[in-house]
Amino acid sequence: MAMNAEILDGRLLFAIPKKGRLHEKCLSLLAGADIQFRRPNRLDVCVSLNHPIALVFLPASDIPSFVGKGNVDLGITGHDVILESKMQDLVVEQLRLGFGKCSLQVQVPESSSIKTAEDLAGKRVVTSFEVLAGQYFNEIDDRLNLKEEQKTKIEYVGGSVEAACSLGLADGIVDLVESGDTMRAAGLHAIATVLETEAVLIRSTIIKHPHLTSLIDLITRRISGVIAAEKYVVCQYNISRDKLAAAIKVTPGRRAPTISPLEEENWVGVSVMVEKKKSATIMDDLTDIGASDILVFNLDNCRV
Ligand SMILES: Nc1ncnc2c1ncn2[C@@H]1O[C@H](COP(=O)(O)OP(=O)(O)OP(=O)(O)O)[C@@H](O)[C@H]1O
Ligand SMILES: O=P(O)(O)OC[C@H]1O[C@H](OP(=O)(O)OP(=O)(O)O)[C@H](O)[C@@H]1O
Repeated sequence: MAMNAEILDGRLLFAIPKKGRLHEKCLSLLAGADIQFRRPNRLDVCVSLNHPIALVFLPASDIPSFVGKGNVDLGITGHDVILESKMQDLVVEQLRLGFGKCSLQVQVPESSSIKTAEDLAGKRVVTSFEVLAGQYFNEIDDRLNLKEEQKTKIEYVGGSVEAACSLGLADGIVDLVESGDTMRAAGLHAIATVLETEAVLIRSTIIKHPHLTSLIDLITRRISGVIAAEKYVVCQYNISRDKLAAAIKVTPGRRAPTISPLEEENWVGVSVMVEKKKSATIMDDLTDIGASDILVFNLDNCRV
């Protein structure tokens, strides 16, 4: 069924990467924020069932310009993509999302005599990030006083950047690195970092529909709650009062721990938020201090 343009009237348009590394995580954020939708026949525009929102599924690389020009109101994409499309002055980064984390790095063959970005300056660099790589090497070329014909030659490719050196097309590349598996498999190693990036929630600086501002704030708060719920767990334990000060040092909480007296004299129950990635170490430390009945709970959602 085709979508009528009128169905979108008055709705907040929210751009989501239609495929690639950020897609799945964005869908789970929408679910966590209770933005319900049905996407029939892989349509790229669909309306939310429970909010005045329409979701627009776009390539991650197009989202900054759609948001920057005010064609959509809100979007999720990579910080790197915003800079690469030169849209940083036309979008507001509302929230860092904590996924899609990787680095844009200068890489050369492990066997190469090139050891620094300065060594690579003036040679051939292949990348999908021609703007960011261009700015990075321009600055080095200028610093080294390279003449026009000596300057670094940046060439764009759309993908499989890591193959460029072994094909003899480049002396180095600029590409994203997360685990480093792609880089190592291609016999490359990193010699410099251009940028650290992660997924971000962005909104347009062009407010076409002022009535949507409060909805943008609501979505931002909900998504921020989903992210915090993934980052934190609740830790609950019992401890005798004489050991409480030591235990609180280990679990100070975001603001302060909740401490409740137990029926047993001199004992208290403590409830506190801790970072999920630190929870095992914190449980070890609490056991050493003398805490008992240490429980850890996942959070479904939160507002903190
Ligand atoms: N290995 C990775 N780890 C974490 N985040 C990544 C990784 N690769 C890319 N990203 C992030 O996801 C964004 C989109 O990259 P992705 O490769 O999914 O692009 P895409 O638009 O789907 O293009 P295509 O699938 O056509 O290559 C990147 O700009 C970056 O912010
Ligand atoms: O350090 P790693 O964990 O190996 O990740 C890095 C790789 O991930 C991205 O590509 P992706 O796999 O998304 O495919 P693409 O080359 O089609 O963009 C990026 O372009 C690297 O090739």
